[in-house]
Amino acid sequence: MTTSSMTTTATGTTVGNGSSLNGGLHLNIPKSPNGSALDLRRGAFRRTYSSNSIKKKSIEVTPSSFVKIRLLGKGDVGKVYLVRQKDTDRLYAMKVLSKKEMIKRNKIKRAFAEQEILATSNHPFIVTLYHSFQSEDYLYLCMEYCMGGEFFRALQTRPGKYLQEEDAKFYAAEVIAALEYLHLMGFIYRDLKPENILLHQSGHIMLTDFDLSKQSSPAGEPTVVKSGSPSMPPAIDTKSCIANLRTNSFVGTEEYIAPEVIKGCGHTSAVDWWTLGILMYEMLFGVTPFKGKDRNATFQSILHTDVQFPDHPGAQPISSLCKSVIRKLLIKDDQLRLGSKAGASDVKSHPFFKTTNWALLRHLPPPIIPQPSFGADAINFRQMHESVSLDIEGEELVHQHPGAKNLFANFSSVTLHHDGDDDL
Ligand SMILES: Nc1ncnc2c1ncn2[C@@H]1O[C@H](COP(=O)(O)OP(=O)(O)OP(=O)(O)O)[C@@H](O)[C@H]1O
Repeated sequence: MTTSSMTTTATGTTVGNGSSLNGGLHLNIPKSPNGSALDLRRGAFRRTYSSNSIKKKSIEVTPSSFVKIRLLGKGDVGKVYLVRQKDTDRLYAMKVLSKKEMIKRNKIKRAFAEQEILATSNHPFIVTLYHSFQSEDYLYLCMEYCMGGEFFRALQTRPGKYLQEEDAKFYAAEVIAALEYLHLMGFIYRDLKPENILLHQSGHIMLTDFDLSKQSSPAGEPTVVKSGSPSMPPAIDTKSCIANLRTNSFVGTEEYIAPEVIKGCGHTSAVDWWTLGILMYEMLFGVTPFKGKDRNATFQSILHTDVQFPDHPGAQPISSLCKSVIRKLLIKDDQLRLGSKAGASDVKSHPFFKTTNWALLRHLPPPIIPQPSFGADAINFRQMHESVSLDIEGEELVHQHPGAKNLFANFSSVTLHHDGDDDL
């Protein structure tokens, strides 16, 4: 699909004549703390965020271009490693998917979907893909390394395992911006949960794990809707981009599954607004709202119980606007749910987010700043591990499944150049 001709620099400055994901505002370039305009010559500030700024090139790397540093995480059919590219010394997160496991578990389509979404997305809150390629036995997705790890872990380390309302609002706003972009691109995310939100070194969030996402093809054209309030500019209707996509597959994580998914009567992008409601609740109270003693009890509660807010002594008190937005996101009927009319614009214009500066989200100081670790001192780490470095493929070798070659023939092997990266 074509996105608008808008280009947003990493400073959040909007140039061009399209409508902005940040609300259509054209902004002044923010000043640095000493008052001077931020240095746009530095690559970090020249990076642009529009699909047009990604250039696909034929693949420039192979598995042996990388050295494995450590395991970052494990999924169903693959592992994610922190790796270093030998000739540039840059660190990446490399997802290595076993073809054999994918065939066994019938997950080939999911890997293709994930590659497609990552390769076409270019947004500050969505993990960046740099290379995708394959060997006889594996598919590789080489992504930006999020040094802060899983948001879920960060949440676990907070006193009481929950966040203050203002902090939860900050993360919710970043998630909404990412979902808005995905919906504009014609994707439903379907797997929002704290484990799939990573923290960038800066403390801003990055969505990852797109293997459950679904694309409407072709994506619909976004339309403009009048906002409810005279003080708000017209907004983009992201719902129209996926209006033709209704899917029946039963996916998601138990406590985050929307009622329409349990019922199996087809679901739309409204599932992402439901999961946002669960996520906000979990950020604020450290538990999800419908958890039962077993899966069946959880599903019954999702289908039939209204959301309750803890009122026992010691429970975090939250504002009535916050309760209101969560209640509206957790409306069982997906056609009445907040977000079901005009998508993200509905959610963004709820009074709870009145104080949110959508245009400058990525310049606001995040509530949690990850402590520098491997990512920050890559050179030292590299020297430490040089003697035990292994090519990724060397350690992972298994026999190729018969016929695997054809099944994966269409997996794109590409290197993606993002404007501004050359200077990084
Ligand atoms: N870009 C990244 N930077 C840092 N860590 C990452 C990155 N991507 C993934 N991880 C880590 O690896 C874990 C597994 O990644 P991911 O969920 O994408 O894998 P998966 O195989 O698709 O898992 P699932 O079975 O849940 O679909 C994440 O939860 C996270 O801890």
